[in-house]
Amino acid sequence: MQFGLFDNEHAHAGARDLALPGAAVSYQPGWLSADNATAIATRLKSQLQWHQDTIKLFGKLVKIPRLQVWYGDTNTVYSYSGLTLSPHPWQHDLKVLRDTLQAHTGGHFNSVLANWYRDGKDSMGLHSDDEPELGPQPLIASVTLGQPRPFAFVNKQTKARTTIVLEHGSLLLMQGDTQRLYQHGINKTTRQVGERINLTFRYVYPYSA
Ligand SMILES: O=C(O)CCC(=O)C(=O)O
Ligand SMILES: [Fe+2]
Repeated sequence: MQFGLFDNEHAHAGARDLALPGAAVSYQPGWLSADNATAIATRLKSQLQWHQDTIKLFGKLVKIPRLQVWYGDTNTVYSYSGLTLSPHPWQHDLKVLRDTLQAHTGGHFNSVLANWYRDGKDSMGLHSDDEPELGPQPLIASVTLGQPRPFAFVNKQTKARTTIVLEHGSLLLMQGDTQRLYQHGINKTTRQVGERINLTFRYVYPYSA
């Protein structure tokens, strides 16, 4: 098993490593029970400080196609696409998930980016989570609630595309050289689809003021 940081084999029953050369990605459907995942999604929708950010894309201001919000320890700051996100203080469910993920993986997470895809028009373009504040080989834990949507990995060198449907209550772990070698994203779809919340727990190296 690639994920040497796991010390409790039973907790990882049902996890499988994706066949992505050079990367380290594992996928575990049903990491949360369906009922628990549904209850958490309902609370997150009403309790998080969701907003739709505007970013500069090729010199134009555009609204990003989803709602998002950043939670974390007070000394974390996250920048991407010209946006600088300061964290909101931990909401209860996010903190419980953070603590559970730390116990589950042996890794550390001091922040989480929450994304709410309201329908098939909401999406996330191909990108790598390779900002310097995440370090060279970040461990990123991605929890999905709600509508299953295809999640694409594209190999930066070969352009080979691998798609995996991230299901309700699933956990995707990315680590090692995954961000260096691959991009990932969520395409728009013209299908009628329900809403989906994704949580990516990360460790951001604290800034020194
Ligand atoms: O919604 C997802 O599954 C992916 C989210 C993502 O890639 C990110 O937040 O960086
Ligand atoms: Fe990402």
